[in-house]
Amino acid sequence: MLDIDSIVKRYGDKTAVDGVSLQVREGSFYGIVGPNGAGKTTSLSIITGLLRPDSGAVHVRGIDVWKKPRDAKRATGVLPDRLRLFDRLTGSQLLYYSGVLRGLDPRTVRARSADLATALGLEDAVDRLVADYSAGMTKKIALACAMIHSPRLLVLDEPFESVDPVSAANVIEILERYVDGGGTVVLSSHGMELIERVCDSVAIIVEGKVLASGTLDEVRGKGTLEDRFVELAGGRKAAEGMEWLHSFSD
Ligand SMILES: Nc1ncnc2c1ncn2[C@@H]1O[C@H](COP(=O)(O)OP(=O)(O)OP(=O)(O)O)[C@@H](O)[C@H]1O
Repeated sequence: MLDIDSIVKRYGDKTAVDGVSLQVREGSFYGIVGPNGAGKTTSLSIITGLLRPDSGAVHVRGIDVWKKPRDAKRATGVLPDRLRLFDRLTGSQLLYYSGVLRGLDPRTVRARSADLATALGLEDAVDRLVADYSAGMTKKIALACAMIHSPRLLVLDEPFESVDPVSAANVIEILERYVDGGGTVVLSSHGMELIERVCDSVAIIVEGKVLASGTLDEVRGKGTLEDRFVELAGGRKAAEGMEWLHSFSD
């Protein structure tokens, strides 16, 4: 479904993504984890055709994302990290725009918008401006926009950040049903337990490199995913040298 081959992205002297290769099979629920600044967002932006890599290639269902971006993008739904939405639209206008932009007819868009709003608990919010949404509501409307054209592949950067537990459970259920129906999900998250619960495969990225990838059991071994993550990410730092914090200036 998704074939990422040795992608590299540099920002000046900094190599944000340093030869990342991953294969994601159709029908997989794939989690990408890594410390802050590891290169997850940069990798996901390259996969979805939002950022051009310095080298390497990405294929979605055999289509080269950077040679045939229109065809590849048709198969993909994206929840980007930094949400730049047209937030002077209402939620339903934004859904309508996303749907017709993806070639859906207005009737289908309206029916799907209503389903998505109900599933994500946004029924009372869809007539308000997106600019006035809370962080979690904004995430949910962006997620709805990513799904409205029923793509084969959903690439979601931190989909549960700021989302309340009930809504997160609803989103997980929607995504699990989507995967059961043959869809493929690639998501990044800092929630290790969540990744362990929902994903069948996982990759750990540290400093732009894939340090482990495969099925969840292959990657975590006998311990938890968090144990493996901490081990590969260089362990925890003891909070030494911070005595000033409890010297209380008053
Ligand atoms: N536009 C940019 N210009 C310069 N450096 C950048 C840019 N975007 C990202 N970087 C750098 O590339 C590295 C990887 O960033 P990226 O956002 O991909 O990390 P991440 O794994 O998504 O982190 P987080 O978990 O904190 O969201 C970081 O060192 C970051 O500072």
